[in-house]
Amino acid sequence: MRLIGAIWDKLSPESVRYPGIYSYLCIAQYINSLKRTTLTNSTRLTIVGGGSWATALVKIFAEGGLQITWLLRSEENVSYFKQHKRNRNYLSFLELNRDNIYPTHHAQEAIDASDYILFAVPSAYLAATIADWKEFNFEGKKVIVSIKGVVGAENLVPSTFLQQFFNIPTSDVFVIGGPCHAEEIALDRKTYMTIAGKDREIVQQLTGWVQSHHIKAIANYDPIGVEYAAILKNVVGIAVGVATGMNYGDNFIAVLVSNALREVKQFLQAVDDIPRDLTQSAYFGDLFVTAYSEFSRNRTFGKMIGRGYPVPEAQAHMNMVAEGYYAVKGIYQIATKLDVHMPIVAAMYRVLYNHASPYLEFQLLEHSLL
Ligand SMILES: NC(=O)C1=CN([C@@H]2O[C@H](COP(=O)(O)OP(=O)(O)OC[C@H]3O[C@@H](n4cnc5c(N)ncnc54)[C@H](OP(=O)(O)O)[C@@H]3O)[C@@H](O)[C@H]2O)C=CC1
Ligand SMILES: O=C(CO)COP(=O)(O)O
Repeated sequence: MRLIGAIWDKLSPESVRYPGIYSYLCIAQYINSLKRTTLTNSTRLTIVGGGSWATALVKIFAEGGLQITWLLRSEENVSYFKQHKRNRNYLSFLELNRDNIYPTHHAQEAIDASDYILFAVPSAYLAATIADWKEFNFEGKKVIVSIKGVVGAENLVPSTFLQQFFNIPTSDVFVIGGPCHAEEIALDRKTYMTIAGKDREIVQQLTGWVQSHHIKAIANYDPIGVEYAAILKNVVGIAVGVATGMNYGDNFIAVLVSNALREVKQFLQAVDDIPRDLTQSAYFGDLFVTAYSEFSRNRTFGKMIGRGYPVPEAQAHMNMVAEGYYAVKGIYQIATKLDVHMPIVAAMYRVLYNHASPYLEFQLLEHSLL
């Protein structure tokens, strides 16, 4: 079965010329996927968030066979989903399977429904979303976080913020990372996700839940590194967007990105100096997708800034969140405190928060990039 899995990974349906072999592989791969994980009807997961990423995660975990309770913000969104099997506002072309997805807008009900609670709301709204949840019983629950921003005046990574808020052990918190655009997941495009945590057994279990013909999940035991890398890459995405908006070409952008990789490396060493392979897709892979993809919100936002839009106008034009805008302030403050030299982050901070001219900031960067 392992061999079949390996062959399957190398194939796409279009590439298979022999229908007989293809059908055999389909059946074998199906059996294989059943063997990977023992899911029972009682395997329940609550997903908190109604944006594009939460919608993609609902798809992934529902396809994995879990019973999903989906916490949406309003009764209207719940009724719309019940009627149309779609999220009214995000990825609305995607039809989801109603059989194992239960939508609700009642937070207490959603939290009581599962032992695994996955958060996928923008970092700026996380504290407000859970403000009234102090009394909810999180004892024994596993919290999974897929939020690429920092939270609050203390600039906490979302996993630390939630762990402290619910007073649960660090080993019960897990992070989903990797280069994963929700739009591509909705289109069933091949995607590698990373699930990181300190409890290796649960990490393995979670990765088993999301394997499918188009999703591969990688286990990782460096949740803080994965989380910070995911936050930093949004700032880099904005910088690439700004440069693109100002008509810098591919040659310069390659220099910008390679210098950004150095900044990420130095930052991660300063916050948590453990051995990690940054070439894994959860670290630099995530950075590349945001730096180069047309789907990237952060890059799109940056491009508008480079074209001369004032920050509030660029924000108003985005109908989705660009986390890097909020993250750059927190990352800049942490870097200053830890004395990490991050010229690209500092330039983006000045452009987005101090009205600095992108043109002048990039003139200065041109002198410092290597
Ligand atoms: N999109 C992607 O491909 C990926 C995103 N992520 C991360 O997932 C997180 C969520 O992003 P994403 O789903 O893309 O965001 P979207 O921009 O798609 O959706 C924004 C969400 O925020 C909600 N919202 C808006 N205003 C408020 C408010 N005042 N209070 C509470 N909630 C509000 C919206 O609810 P409503 O519609 O009801 O207003 C909506 O659910 C981010 O941290 C992002 O970095 C991670 C990996 C991939
Ligand atoms: O985190 C993301 C992809 O991994 C989404 O952010 P961008 O849309 O800016 O790329």
